[in-house]
Amino acid sequence: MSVPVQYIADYSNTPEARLKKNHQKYCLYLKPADRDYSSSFEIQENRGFFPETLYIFVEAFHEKYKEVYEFLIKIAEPVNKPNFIHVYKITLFSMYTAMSLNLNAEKIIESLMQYSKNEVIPKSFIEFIENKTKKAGSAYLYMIKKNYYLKIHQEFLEKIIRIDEEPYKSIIEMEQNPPQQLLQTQEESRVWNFKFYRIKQKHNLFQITEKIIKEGISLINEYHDDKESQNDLSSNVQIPYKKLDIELRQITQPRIYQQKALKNIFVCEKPRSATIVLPCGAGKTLLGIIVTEKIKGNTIVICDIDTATKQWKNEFIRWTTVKPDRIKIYTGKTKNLQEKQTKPFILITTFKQLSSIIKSNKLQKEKRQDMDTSSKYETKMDHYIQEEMEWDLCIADETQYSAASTYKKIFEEFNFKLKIGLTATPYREDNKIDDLFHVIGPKLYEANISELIQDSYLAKPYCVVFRCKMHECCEDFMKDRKFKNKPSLQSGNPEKFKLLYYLIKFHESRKDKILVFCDQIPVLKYYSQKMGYPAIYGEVGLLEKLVWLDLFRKGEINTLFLSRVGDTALDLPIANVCIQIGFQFGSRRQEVQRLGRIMRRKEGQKGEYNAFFYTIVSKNTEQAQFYYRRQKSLMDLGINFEVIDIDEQNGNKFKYDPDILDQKIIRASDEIIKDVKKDAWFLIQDQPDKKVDEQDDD
Ligand SMILES: Nc1ncnc2c1ncn2[C@@H]1O[C@H](COP(=O)(O)OP(=O)(O)OP(=O)(O)O)[C@@H](O)[C@H]1O
Repeated sequence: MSVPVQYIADYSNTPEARLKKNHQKYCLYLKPADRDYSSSFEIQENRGFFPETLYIFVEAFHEKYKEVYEFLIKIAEPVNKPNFIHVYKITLFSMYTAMSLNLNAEKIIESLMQYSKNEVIPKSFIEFIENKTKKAGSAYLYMIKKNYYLKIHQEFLEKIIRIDEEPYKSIIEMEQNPPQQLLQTQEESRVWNFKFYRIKQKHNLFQITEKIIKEGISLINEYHDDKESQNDLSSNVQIPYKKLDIELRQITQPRIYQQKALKNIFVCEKPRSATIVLPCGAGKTLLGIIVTEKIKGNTIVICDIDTATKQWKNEFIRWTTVKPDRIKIYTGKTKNLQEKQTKPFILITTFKQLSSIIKSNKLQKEKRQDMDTSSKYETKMDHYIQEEMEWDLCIADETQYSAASTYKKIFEEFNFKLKIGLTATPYREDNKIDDLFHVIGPKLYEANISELIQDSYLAKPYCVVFRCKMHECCEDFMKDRKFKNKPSLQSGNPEKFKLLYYLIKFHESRKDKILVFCDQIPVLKYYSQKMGYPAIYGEVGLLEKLVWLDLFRKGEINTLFLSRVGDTALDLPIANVCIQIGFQFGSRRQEVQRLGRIMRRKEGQKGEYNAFFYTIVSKNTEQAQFYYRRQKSLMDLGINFEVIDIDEQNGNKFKYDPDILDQKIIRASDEIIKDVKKDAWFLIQDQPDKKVDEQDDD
C-alpha cells in the first residue's frame, strides 16, 4: 500500500516537519506544536501546565504498526483510531505512565527517532518529554502495617506543600524511623535526597497524592511482600505466614495481550498499582485472577454489581486450584464471611458494600458501641474488613466507578497494598476519569480492540445505525414542546417497529441470539408484548429473570428485551446480535458496554462478521444527536459503522426480504399506528429504569 502522506501536508510549512528521505519505512509522524512552549514550562511548572497539542499520527496499515503500538501506549494516549491513520497525544498523564514503566526521556526520544518519519524530533516534543520526566523515580507510596508512607525527594515535596503549615501539618509528618522496606538503595541515593513521611490520616491521602501527580512526579505505589509472620488471631501468637493456597490450573494460559498487561504490572520485581484497559470479553477477570495467583496474599475483589461477585468466584474455581472455602462473598444479600480468618483468603464484594462499611464503621465509632457483642457479627466483620485487615491486593473491576465521588473514599480508607483497576470503559461523562491516576494508579496497559478482533480473540462486529424519520402519527407530539424531546417518544417511534421486528425475525432465521435494548420502560414493555418476547428490567422478580435467562441460554428462546440492567449485570456470552432502540443519552460507557455484550468469540461461526450491532434512531431528534456522540466513541476505538436511512416513501436503500417480512410483521406494525392514534401512553410517559444495583454513575 502506498503511503498517503497528505495528512502531513497541513503541518509541513516548518523546518521541523521535514520528512526523512526514506520516510515510507517509518510509521509515526510527530506534529510540531503550533507555537513555542519552551518558555512556558518553567513559568507554569508549578501549575501542572502541559501543552495540549503534542499529537502523534500513526499509519495503522504499516508493517511496523503492531510493534509501534506497544511503544505508543507507554508514552501517549489514544485519541482516535479511524481506518488508516490513528492519532495519539502526549500528555502529563501519559508521561506518568512512561515513567512508571521505567522509561526516561532519553529512551523515549530515541524510540521516537527510531519509528518516526520526521527528519528531526520537534523541539516541543523534546522539551516536554525532558521536562515532564525529570522527576522520574523521585516518589514512592507504600502501605506498611496499615499505614501509608511516602518516600519522596525532599525538595520536590517542599515545593508542592509546606508540611509545617495547616492543613498539611495535621495530615503528614516526617518519619524519623522509617520501616526497613522504605530505606533508599545506594543507587537511589546517588540521584535523590529521599525523605520519609507518614500520612497521619488515611482519609487525606488523595489530598497529597493528587497534588504530587499533577506536578509531574511519577508517584509509584509499590507492593512489598513483608509478611514473614503474622498474628494468630485466636491465640495472639506469632506464626509463620502462610501464602494463599492458589495455583493456576494447567489449562490456564494467559493470552498474548494478557501477558503484556502482566509484564507492565510486574515491571520490576515489585508490582505496581495500575489501571488496565481491556475490551469487554477480552478476559479482564482472568487477568485479575492471574495477578492474585502471583501475589498469593489476602485479596479483595470489588465488583460493580452483586451478580458479578458470583461470576468472579466461579471463574476463580475454573482457572485456579483455590479451595472454594477460601473465597468469601460479602454483599448486601450474601455474607459468608462470618469469622476472622487465620489463613489468607479472597473476599469478593461490591463498591456499594464497601462504601456502606465505611459509613457503618464511622457510625459505630461515633456511638462507641461495644464491638464484641456476639450478636453484632456484621459490624464486627465490617470493622475487620476495613480496619483490621491489610489487603495485599485489591482488584477493582469496572474501575471507572472508583473515580465516583462516593466510592473514592474506599481507596483511602481500606488498607490496600496494591491496587489493580480493570475496565473496558475508561469513560465518565463527569470528566473525573483522570482521577483514576491517583485513586488507583497509572494506566499501564491498554489493549487494541481492532487487533483482538483481527487475531480472533473477539468477534468481528457489523455495526449499523438505521435512521428512521418520526412516524406521521406522532406529528402532533413533535409540534408540542412538552412532548417533542421525550426520550420515550424518540425511542418508541412507531416507524422503528417494522424494522425492529424484521431484524429480529431475520436473525432468528439464522439461529442467532438477539438482545434488544431500550431504556424507556413503557416502550420496552409495549414493544416486547406486541412481538411476544420476554422483557427483563429492574422491577422483574429474580425468579422470573432467572427463568428467562435460562431459557435464552438453553436456546428455547432466542430474543430477549432488556433495559439497562442488561448492560453489564447479566452474563449472556452466547448473544451475538444487539439492537438498540432506546438508550441513556450520550453515554459512551453504555455504548461500549452494549457492544461488549456480543463481542465474545463463538466457536464455529462462519462469515465475515460474527456479531451484529444495530441502533435504530429517530432522525432529526435529540436522540440522533446523542447517538452521534456514542457512535463516535466506538469509531475512536477503530469500529466502523454503516449509516442507513429508512425512508419508505423516498425509495428505501434498505431492502426487506419478502420471505421474512411476512403478514404478521405488517399487521402488527399497522396495529401500533392504530394504538397510538387511540392512546399513546407508552410514547409520552418517561420512565427510565431504576437499575436494580444502582451505581454512582457518571
Ligand atoms: N487466556 C484465556 N484463555 C482462554 N479463555 C480465555 C482467556 N482469557 C479470557 N478467556 C475467555 O474469554 C471470555 C471473556 O472473559 P471475561 O469474562 O474475563 O472477560 P471480561 O473482559 O471480564 O468481560 P466483560 O467485560 O464482559 O465482563 C471468558 O469466557 C473466558 O473464558
